[in-house]
Amino acid sequence: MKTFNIQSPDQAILEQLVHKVNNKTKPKGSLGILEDIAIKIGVIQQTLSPKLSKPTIAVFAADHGIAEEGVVNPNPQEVTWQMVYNFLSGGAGINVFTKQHNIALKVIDSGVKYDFKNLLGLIDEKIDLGTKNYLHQPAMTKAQCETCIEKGAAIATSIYSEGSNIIGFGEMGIGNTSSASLLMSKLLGMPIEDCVGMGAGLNSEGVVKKKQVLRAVIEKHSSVSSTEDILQTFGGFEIAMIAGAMLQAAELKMGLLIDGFIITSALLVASKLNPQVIDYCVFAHTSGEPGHQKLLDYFKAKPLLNLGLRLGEGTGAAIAFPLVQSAVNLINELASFDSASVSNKGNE
Ligand SMILES: O=C(O)c1ccc[n+]([C@@H]2O[C@H](COP(=O)([O-])O)[C@@H](O)[C@H]2O)c1
Ligand SMILES: Cc1cc2nc[nH]c2cc1C
Repeated sequence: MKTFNIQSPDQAILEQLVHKVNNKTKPKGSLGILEDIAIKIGVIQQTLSPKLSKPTIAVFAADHGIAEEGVVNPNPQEVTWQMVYNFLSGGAGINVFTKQHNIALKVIDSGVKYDFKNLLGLIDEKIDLGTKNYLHQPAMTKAQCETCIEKGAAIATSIYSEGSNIIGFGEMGIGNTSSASLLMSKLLGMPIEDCVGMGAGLNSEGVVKKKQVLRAVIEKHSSVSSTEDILQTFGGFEIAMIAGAMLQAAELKMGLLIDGFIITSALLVASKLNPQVIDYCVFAHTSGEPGHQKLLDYFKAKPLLNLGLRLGEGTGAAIAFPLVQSAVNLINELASFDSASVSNKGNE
């Protein structure tokens, strides 16, 4: 599998960044998490005056063999391709928020079960017409999994080469909360039942059935143990591509905006392959999907927002982006005691 050379940012600049933020004309710490984000982006970019350029959200779409069971997902598989059309015609949730905040949007077909026939605006990286059903066999072959990582990396490189230094990740795939739950359970050693939730709208009876099916999946593949094999067995094409894109974006020293449950499961995979990726992440929000809080706890993450969102598509990342911009603006534009005619006695 492709390996990545992610460097942990040099922490030598941290002290100066903290001093710069503490010396602003405000009580120390009074801008809360925004201060942490300003410092984090400064460390990532190795500058006291960070800038966000060409913010971009990449939405990866794919289908999942498990959806054919008709048990784990409350919506039919066709919604995946229908939503891809919706993304391209500008009508989906992610379109509303990227438009509002002036964020570029890329839509990638990682493996949707539909022939889009060279649809204008769609980035065609289709691996196959959906994964296999992991109730019966691994979701993908080793070669497919490796190709996903490479294609994801190439997408991140192309976004970077268009001048972006901040990338958000989104996904669309009916059934993909099941993949996310399985990846989380296997990679964190947690019982599958603790990782499963309502997804895109199962009722409580449906959640019980989803847990039973996913328990059977875990038992069928009980001997699978390496991160690569876990991704190949339980992953989705979009999740694997996102993991590759995250690793490449971190290698390129971009800031990574982390969305909800499925995106964080892709980050879990990426971080097991290369833990340094975490140094480049800003967590956008806490999803309403219960497993997300546990994943965030594992990363010791304090996301910017908790709005009960559970849409996916990168919507949480898009909504949080202006706050990241505010963090960057505060470090650049807020007056400091050095320049203002105010005493800084209280801040010493
Ligand atoms: O981002 C989240 O936290 C999130 C939580 C629940 C559902 N989703 C979205 O809903 C779809 C998956 O739900 P499901 O029930 O079909 O597994 C997929 O397209 C995701 O974008 C997204
Ligand atoms: C309509 C719909 C839109 C979505 N966007 C992301 N996941 C989704 C799932 C459904 C069902």
